[in-house]
Amino acid sequence: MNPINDPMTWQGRLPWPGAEAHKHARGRLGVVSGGALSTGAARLAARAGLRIGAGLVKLFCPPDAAPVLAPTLEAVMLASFVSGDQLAELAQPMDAVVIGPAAGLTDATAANVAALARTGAALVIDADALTLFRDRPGDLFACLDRDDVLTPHEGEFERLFPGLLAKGREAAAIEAAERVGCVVVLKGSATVIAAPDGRCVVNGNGAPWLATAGSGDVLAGMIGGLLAQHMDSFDAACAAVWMHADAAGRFGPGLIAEDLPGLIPGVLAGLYPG
Ligand SMILES: NC(=O)C1=CN([C@@H]2O[C@H](COP(=O)(O)OP(=O)(O)OC[C@H]3O[C@@H](n4cnc5c(N)ncnc54)[C@H](O)[C@@H]3O)[C@@H](O)[C@H]2O)[C@@H](O)CC1
Ligand SMILES: Nc1ncnc2c1ncn2[C@@H]1O[C@H](COP(=O)(O)OP(=O)(O)O)[C@@H](O)[C@H]1O
Repeated sequence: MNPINDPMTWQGRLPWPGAEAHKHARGRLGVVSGGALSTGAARLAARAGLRIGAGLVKLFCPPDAAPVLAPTLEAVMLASFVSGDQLAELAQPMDAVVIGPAAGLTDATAANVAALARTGAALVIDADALTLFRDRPGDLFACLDRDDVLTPHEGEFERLFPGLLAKGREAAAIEAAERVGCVVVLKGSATVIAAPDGRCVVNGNGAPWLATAGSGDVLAGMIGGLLAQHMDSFDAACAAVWMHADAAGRFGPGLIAEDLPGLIPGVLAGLYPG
């Protein structure tokens, strides 16, 4: 049995802006959007990344999505790309990038993952960017570094690691993290967070109100926002999972994913030592 995800273990390493902070120094997060009909998931992730403290958040989208996204954005910035190489160029200054939410199960998404892996950014790989590798998981694993984070729900986990869940969720997440060499967040009512060095915790404050479309996209943005602020990837995953559940618990019945980013300031206030 692994320990419960206890805020005491990561609270002291949460990133807070110092007096000399500026937006670039606080951390820059990129989020890759899907096409014109699939922009909402990336917007949820981007907003969550900004709320959790990334100083600057930029959405990267295919050209057809730009006229859809532009009128919906205020603080979140926007740039369009036509190829993996161009995405990598745009992502070069980013500290972290989220890819997967409604990205599309396409060769272009696979090329975008590979291109992002060539940048120095820490990656959060979620949703479609996991599922699309179901027949060739090795191609995804070859792209990963120790500071990256995979965020599968059980369905996505089974697609990448067929049969492994039979060992139990905790053992499966630990073995997956060892195999791929990065942090694995196996989502569910008791989310398991595992690192390649064997660290593993089980989240204990899960709230069933999170069983709503898009809540995982918000979590990906929260992890990305903490990675952008250079929090250690395992700590970032543990902190984001706990804060995401705490936010949902504060709201309770009727929660939809759109509500979650606006709840983050209250969660942060409860953790702020100042
Ligand atoms: N606001 C938005 O635009 C949203 C877009 N989304 C995107 O919509 C696309 C399709 O999402 P889907 O939800 O269909 O894809 P999923 O891969 O989540 O679901 C496909 C199938 O996987 C299985 N599955 C799902 N969750 C599971 C779980 N927790 N445990 C076990 N099996 C599970 C189910 O059989 C389900 O039919 C993705 O690109 C996703 O990122 C979603 O993230 C929801 C919100
Ligand atoms: N019954 C539950 N109790 C607690 N948390 C849950 C429950 N169901 C889902 N969640 C959480 O909600 C999120 C759902 O993410 P995901 O399945 O990727 O949805 P989406 O793709 O719609 O964003 C995860 O963080 C998961 O841990």
